Amino acid sequence: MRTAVSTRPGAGGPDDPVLRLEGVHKVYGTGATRHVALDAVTVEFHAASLTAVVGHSGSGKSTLLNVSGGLEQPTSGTVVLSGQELTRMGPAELARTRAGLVAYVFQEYNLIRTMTVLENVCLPLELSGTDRKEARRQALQALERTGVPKHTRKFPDQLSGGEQQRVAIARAIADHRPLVLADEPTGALDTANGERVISLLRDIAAGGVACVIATHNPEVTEAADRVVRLQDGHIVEGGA
Ligand SMILES: Nc1ncnc2c1ncn2[C@@H]1O[C@H](COP(=O)(O)OP(=O)(O)OP(=O)(O)O)[C@@H](O)[C@H]1O
Repeated sequence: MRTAVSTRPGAGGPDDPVLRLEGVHKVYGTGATRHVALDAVTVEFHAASLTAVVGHSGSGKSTLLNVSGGLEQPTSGTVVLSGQELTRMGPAELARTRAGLVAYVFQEYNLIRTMTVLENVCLPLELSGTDRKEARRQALQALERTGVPKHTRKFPDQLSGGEQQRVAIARAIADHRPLVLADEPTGALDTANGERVISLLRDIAAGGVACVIATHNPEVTEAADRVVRLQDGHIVEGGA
């Protein structure tokens, strides 16, 4: 059984955003350690678009991604994903919704070292209730799409960094979630592998996914349909 969450892009129609943040604040710490990481952030992300989130180190890029995907709740403001308000949800509902709608790609790949490539890509599918045979079919299709179909029986440590990132992207796209959040996905890669990953993320966005990438890489920014720039937790370019 799949989780009972909608995978529609928006709430009502095709023009609705996949994700909308409205008046979002995120404050860490209290007193002398209080830090405002996001300050009145209002922004939308649409299906079939690749957005680069840029800004200096500490400007709030990762916090924006974490709040967008429900990994963290904001201090105030609303986050609506595929018509569902994440900011109203308790931890269990949030985890369920996240599992159905959001895929993550990280700089350090985050593959499970003791599982084969195929098992890694099958894992989220099986966790969300897809039966084993169907999970395998979808995982193989995703590995084919990301150009690493020959490595299914290998373990992550037996692959190059570029190959591991492409496995991580296969895992992210295998069950067709409408939102892909990537935090510095080219950060650990050389130029050629970085370019492959960018081109793959472009393809994924062109296929209908809202793809949001936090990055310091100017090549990602160049390839993006849109740039959102953060400065000290404020959006200074490309908001809403
Ligand atoms: N869990 C936390 N507790 C306290 N402060 C935090 C926490 N997470 C982030 N911050 C602070 O919030 C600010 C924004 O952090 P964030 O990681 O979002 O920045 P970033 O733009 O992604 O930076 P980088 O480009 O270096 O990854 C920083 O000043 C950071 O120190």
